[in-house]
Amino acid sequence: MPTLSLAFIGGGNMARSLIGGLIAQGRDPASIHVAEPMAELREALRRDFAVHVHESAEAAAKHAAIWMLAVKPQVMPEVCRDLATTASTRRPLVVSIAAGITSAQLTRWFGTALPIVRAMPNTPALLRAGITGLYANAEVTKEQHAQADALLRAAGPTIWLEDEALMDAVTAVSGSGPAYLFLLAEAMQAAGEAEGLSAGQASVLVAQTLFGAARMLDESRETAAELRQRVTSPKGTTEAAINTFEAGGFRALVKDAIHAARIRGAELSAANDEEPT
Ligand SMILES: NC(=O)C1=CN([C@@H]2O[C@H](COP(=O)(O)OP(=O)(O)OC[C@H]3O[C@@H](n4cnc5c(N)ncnc54)[C@H](OP(=O)(O)O)[C@@H]3O)[C@@H](O)[C@H]2O)C=CC1
Ligand SMILES: O=C(O)[C@@H]1CCC=N1
Repeated sequence: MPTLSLAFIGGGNMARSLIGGLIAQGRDPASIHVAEPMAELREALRRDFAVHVHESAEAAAKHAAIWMLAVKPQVMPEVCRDLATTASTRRPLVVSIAAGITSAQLTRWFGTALPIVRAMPNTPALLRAGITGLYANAEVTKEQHAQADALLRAAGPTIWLEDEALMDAVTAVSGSGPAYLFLLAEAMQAAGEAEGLSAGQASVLVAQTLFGAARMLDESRETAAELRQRVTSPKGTTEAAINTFEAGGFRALVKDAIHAARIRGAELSAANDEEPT
C-alpha cells in the first residue's frame, strides 16, 4: 500500500500520541502535515517528530489525501465548515477521532457526502500500545477501509464496529479508559505513602504492578476474575482489600462512571446540533 499524505487537523494530546505511534512504526515524517494554532505545540511537534506544521487547517489539508480530525468536539462544526470547499474538490478520506461527533454530523458540516471513518484511539498509541474502535460510513471504499485500518494499527490493535451508536461505548471504555487506570495509580500511590512508603518507592511499586497485571490480562488465557483469584489467598491480605472494595460498591461505581462517559459522548453530539447551521 503506498504511503498517502496525512493531515492532522489539531495537534494536541491525542494527535501527538498518534503521530508518535506512526513515527515509531517507521512512517516518513515528511508525509505528515499538522495544523495547530498554538505556536508552542506546533514547534514541539516539529522538533520532536520532524513533521510539517501549519498554523491553519486549510494549509495542512491541501497537502493530504487523508484528513485526521483531532480537534475538540466543540470546534468540529467550525473546522468542517472552514474546510468544506477544499473537501468538495479534494474528496479526502476523513478520519475523525472526536468523541460523540457522528458521521452524519460531519457530512452535514462539510456539506457533501465524503468517505468518513470514526476512530476512537487512546493515548497509549504513543507507545504503540493503544487500541482503536472504528466505524466506516457507506462512502468508504474497501481500499479506504484498509487505509484507515493501517493508519490506526500503528497505534495498536483495531476493532471495527457495524453499529455507529456503539462508538460512545468504546469511548467510555477504552478512549477514556487510560485515565481510570491513572486515577487508580494516583490513589494507590497516596495510600502506599500513607502506609509509610516513600514517594519513589510507592511510584515504582504501583507502575510495575499495573504494568505486570495488564500484561497478564493480555497474555494469559485466564479471565480477569481467574487471575484475581490467583492473587487472593483465603483469609489473606488481598481478600481483606477486595472485601473492602466490594463493600464500598466498587463495581457499581465503575459501571456508573462508564455509563456517565457514554452519556457525555451523546451530549457532546447533541450540543453541537443545537448550534446554528
Ligand atoms: N485525549 C484523549 O485521550 C483522546 C481524545 N480524543 C478526541 O481527540 C480530540 C482531541 O482531543 P485532545 O487531543 O485531548 O484535545 P487537545 O485540546 O489537546 O487538542 C486539540 C487541539 O486542536 C487545536 N485546534 C483548535 N481549533 C483548531 C483548528 N481550527 N485547526 C487546527 N487545530 C485546532 C487546539 O488548539 P487550542 O488549544 O489553541 O484551541 C488543540 O491544540 C477530541 O475530539 C477528543 O474527543 C479521542 C480519543 C482519546
Ligand atoms: O475526555 C474526552 O472527552 C476524550 C475522549 C476520550 C478520551 N478523551
